[in-house]
Amino acid sequence: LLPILSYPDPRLRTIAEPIKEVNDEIKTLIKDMIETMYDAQGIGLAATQVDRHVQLIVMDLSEDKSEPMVFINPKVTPLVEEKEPYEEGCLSVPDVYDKVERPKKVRIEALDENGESIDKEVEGLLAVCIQHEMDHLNGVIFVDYLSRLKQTRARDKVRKVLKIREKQGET
Ligand SMILES: O=C(O)C[C@@H](Cc1ccccc1)[C@H](O)SCc1ccccc1
Ligand SMILES: [Zn+2]
Repeated sequence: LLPILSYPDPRLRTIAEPIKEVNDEIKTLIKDMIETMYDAQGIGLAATQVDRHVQLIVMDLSEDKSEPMVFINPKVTPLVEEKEPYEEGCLSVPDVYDKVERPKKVRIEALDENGESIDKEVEGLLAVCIQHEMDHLNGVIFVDYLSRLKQTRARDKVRKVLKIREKQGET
């Protein structure tokens, strides 16, 4: 399992580099990220969150964690002006949930783990999640869209959750 960086860790603000070659190191990272995402009960995970600054996202929206998706060097383009609110969470900002508005329908262009091209138009949770993950690769966290007050509360909340997890770790 890979450790997930917690807000407001400055490393989460790093801009990820494009992946030049899907070599064994990247293939191992993909496997480790998928395992880490499942363990953390996430439906998406960006490499930035595990302190690896390459343009790589893994996602799995299936109920039984059986359909992992891999996006390498992804490009996301809004297809409509219309935005839709969604109650977002983030594995890097534990126990914080709040509404974020994002374009309802987007186009995803990327490579998959075999270097094959992906080019599809998505909406719904898939569109929300890919935009949330793309933000991570650009050093953006969903709390950045919230008020200053909510950002302060988020920082305090994460500090508390991490203390409790430390204690649990000790027992
Ligand atoms: O931290 C991450 O990037 C994983 C995110 C992905 C996500 C954020 C907002 C909306 C959808 C997905 C979540 O922590 S995964 C946990 C989760 C599961 C179902 C619905 C919302 C959030
Ligand atoms: Zn996140």
